[in-house]
Amino acid sequence: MDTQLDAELRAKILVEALPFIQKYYGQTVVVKYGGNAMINEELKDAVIHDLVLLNLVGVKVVVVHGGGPEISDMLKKIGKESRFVNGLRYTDRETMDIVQMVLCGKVNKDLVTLLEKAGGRGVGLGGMDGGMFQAKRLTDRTGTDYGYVGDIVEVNPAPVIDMLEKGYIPVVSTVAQGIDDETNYNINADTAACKLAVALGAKKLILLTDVRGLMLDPEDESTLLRFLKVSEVPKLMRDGVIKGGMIPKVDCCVEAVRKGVEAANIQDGRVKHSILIELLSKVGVGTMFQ
Ligand SMILES: Nc1ncnc2c1ncn2[C@@H]1O[C@H](COP(=O)(O)OP(=O)(O)O)[C@@H](O)[C@H]1O
Ligand SMILES: CC(=O)N[C@@H](CCC(=O)OP(=O)(O)O)C(=O)O
Repeated sequence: MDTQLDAELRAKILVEALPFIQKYYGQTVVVKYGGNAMINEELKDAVIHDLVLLNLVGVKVVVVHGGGPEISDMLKKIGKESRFVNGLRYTDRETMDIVQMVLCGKVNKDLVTLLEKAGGRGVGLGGMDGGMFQAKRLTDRTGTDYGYVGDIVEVNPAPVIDMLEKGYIPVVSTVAQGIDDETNYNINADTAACKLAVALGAKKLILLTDVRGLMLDPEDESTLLRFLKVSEVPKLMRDGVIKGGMIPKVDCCVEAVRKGVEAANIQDGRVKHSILIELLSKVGVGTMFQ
């Protein structure tokens, strides 16, 4: 890591940042950290340091993590291919066990360790802890079977609030307690981040991904949409601009804003310190929904 560059960037941000620190001081910011944005170790280090810095200046930071690629790797090791239905992992019982092991056991604890090593105070929570996420089996109008994929019916943010009040950075895995079955359920991390942001009354939701944001043409970065009113989204959906993995992300941002989160961002986790740049500078990155 180029520590000199990092130090200069941090110093510059801190000089410009005062009004932004005041804006977010004591406020909750939920960051969804997706598996694809975790792959590069240097970028991961930058994300971790951004989270610690925000916590130090008094922002209540909550991390909701994914880990889709790690789950797929582990399934491959036991000879199982991953299958996705409408962007969601088809989750049979054996897959559910692997999802829980990888998300709650591996990815969550690795992130907590990194936060601690960077001088922060991280604490890992599974969505089942303290009944944080309660879910029933997901069903949709078409009757599609997703296996043990859950539909969150209730969020209890109390365990997260308790940890925030004690100064910790809560790191949340997206496994939910089942209300209608003996099993836990697998929840898409974007969806879980949105529900938690709403329940916490967060000021901002940031979805870190591996594209620059929402683009009119996904092949052309110059067509990035910087700001979008949620009322403009239905037309973009109808016109087919928003496709594939972007659909659940945009839906999450729209739901979060409609339910009281001041702004939601889809932004590039490949841009070093993109969280700090978005929150604490005039520049901003990605697509902001308001
Ligand atoms: N209008 C669009 N702008 C940007 N990306 C888009 C758009 N429509 C579809 N996409 C696709 O959505 C993908 C992001 O979703 P996904 O791969 O599920 O992200 P993650 O793994 O971070 O959850 C992009 O890689 C891109 O291929
Ligand atoms: C139901 C469902 O699809 N769950 C996801 C949970 C992890 C996730 O969302 O991870 P990313 O954000 O890294 O994609 C999965 O099993 O892959």
